[in-house]
Amino acid sequence: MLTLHEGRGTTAAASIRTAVTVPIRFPDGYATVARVLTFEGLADGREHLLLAFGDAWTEDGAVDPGPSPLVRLHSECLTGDVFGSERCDCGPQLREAVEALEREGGLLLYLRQEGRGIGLYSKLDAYALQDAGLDTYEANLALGHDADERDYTCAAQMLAAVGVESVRLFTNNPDKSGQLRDLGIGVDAVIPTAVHLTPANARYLQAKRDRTGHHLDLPAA
Ligand SMILES: Nc1nc2c(ncn2[C@@H]2O[C@H](COP(=O)(O)OP(=O)(O)OP(=O)(O)O)[C@@H](O)[C@H]2O)c(=O)[nH]1
Ligand SMILES: [Zn+2]
Repeated sequence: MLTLHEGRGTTAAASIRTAVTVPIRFPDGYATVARVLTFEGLADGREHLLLAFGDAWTEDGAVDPGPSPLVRLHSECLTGDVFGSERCDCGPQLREAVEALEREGGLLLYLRQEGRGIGLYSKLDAYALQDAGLDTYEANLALGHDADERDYTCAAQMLAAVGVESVRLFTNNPDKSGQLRDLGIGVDAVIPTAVHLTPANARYLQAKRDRTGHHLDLPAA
């Protein structure tokens, strides 16, 4: 069993609380089915979810993703994931990730870290500051938050709970792979998501590329 590194968070193991099968259909008609797990003992006590797709789970419902599965750590974004907001790229990334995970057999960790960990209301306060000219990170700081308050200790606990010790990570965000490695989860490959550019999220994506080193191949401004 993986021993989580000291430092960022708990070394305590989390355990699976429930596992249920959920058929899924996106607004564009893409349909699939997921095995959805909840946990006991997560470091922050929040209701994070693990969804297994494709051959990452078996007929009898066991989640058995095999060595180095494709994994997406997706931070909750109500505006993007649910309402299709074009101010960010979360909604299309979620849709893209589910299709890739279904194809390859992999795990989506849906992390209750709305607003890069600052919460929904504060994210919308940050949007208002961005409308006044601040970038997505400056706005967090102006509100008295860190630029990014996310800690992925719970993600490492969830992966360990299903026996995963190393992953291929579907992300453009170098902090995600860095934190997982610090927590003792191997990252064998980083697979970038597509660039989901809209007129409303161009500044946001540029800020992620320029300030936090996101792997985003954007057209010249
Ligand atoms: N505070 C704040 N949070 C934002 C803003 N735009 C998006 N978010 C949040 O940022 C997070 C985006 O998470 P992810 O989809 O994992 O994006 P990411 O951290 O860029 O990493 P990858 O998508 O894996 O490349 C969600 O929690 C969103 O709610 C913003 O302008 N301000
Ligand atoms: Zn978003």
